[in-house]
Amino acid sequence: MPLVTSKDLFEKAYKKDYAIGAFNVNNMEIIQGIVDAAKEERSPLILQVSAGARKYANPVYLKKLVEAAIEDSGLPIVLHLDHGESFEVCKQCVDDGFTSVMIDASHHPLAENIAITKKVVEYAHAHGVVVEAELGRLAGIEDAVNVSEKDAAFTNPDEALEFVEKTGVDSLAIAIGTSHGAYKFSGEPKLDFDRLKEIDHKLKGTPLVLHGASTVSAEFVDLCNQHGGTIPGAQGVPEEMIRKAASMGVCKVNIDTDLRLAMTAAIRRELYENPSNFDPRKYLGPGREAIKRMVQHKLANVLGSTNLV
Ligand SMILES: O=C(CO)COP(=O)(O)O
Ligand SMILES: O=C[C@H](O)COP(=O)(O)O
Ligand SMILES: [Zn+2]
Ligand SMILES: [Zn+2]
Repeated sequence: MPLVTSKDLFEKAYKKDYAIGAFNVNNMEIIQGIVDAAKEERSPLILQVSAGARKYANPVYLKKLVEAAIEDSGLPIVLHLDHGESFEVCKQCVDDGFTSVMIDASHHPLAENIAITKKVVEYAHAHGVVVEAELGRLAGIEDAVNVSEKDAAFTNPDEALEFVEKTGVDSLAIAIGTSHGAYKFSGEPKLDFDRLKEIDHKLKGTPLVLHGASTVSAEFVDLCNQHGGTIPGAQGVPEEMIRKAASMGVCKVNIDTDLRLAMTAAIRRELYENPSNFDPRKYLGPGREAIKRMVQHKLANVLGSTNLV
């Protein structure tokens, strides 16, 4: 089984109201933990690489590791560029054999976002690669104090339709109240589902993408804090909200923070409880195992993308 694009995966996910998990990968243990979980659940996967990941682990290594994961698992796996910041970075990844790229020009004015995205779509499609783009601003949205501020940051449904029609993009990342990292809400978690419904209605079948969709489960935060960590007041998107989004046109759910927390919690506990150990396998192994358990739960009980392969 070679690397696949997300086209067919999203089509089925859209119709059946489940979502494909898109997990950020940075090293071998993270990839193995995710893929072992997907193997048991028979789930297709999107493994995504950020600019930070490319810098940390030479992308040549990451691509080979993902190819090894496909060989080992036989699963359909998409290799995706997360938050590509320019046409050049997206082009590089297309040329490197990625099957999906994200162009994130969401910080530019609409016309410019459209122009940059269109250029990426033209190049990628000519090479059989699919494109995700972003409309709306994610970071710091929870700090918006008034309605007009929120309205300016969240994805506008009419602009979304114009954007998709003019760019020919394959999927669209939207801003409805999520944000990256472990501190998503200072009070009650809240997403703008009315807006999601309107966007989905206008776009009539374009797969939507939810960034900043980690749950930040108390189990991992507490484990970190009990073993020397300081992550006070971390809060994520409740699982039932992700389930709801998956039933409303969201076909791709991005998860990085939950991987970081699961792995760090297990490693912290291991090192804390075994201070004389200096064999990395003895803490990276439990880190990998914690990722596997977390991802398995996510695929089976939150995203619903199991028994598909
Ligand atoms: O959106 C993400 C990667 O693009 C990750 O989101 P989290 O920080 O919620 O895991
Ligand atoms: O979108 C953000 C992802 O969590 C990737 O994070 P990173 O840029 O630190 O690799
Ligand atoms: Zn963005
Ligand atoms: Zn993101």
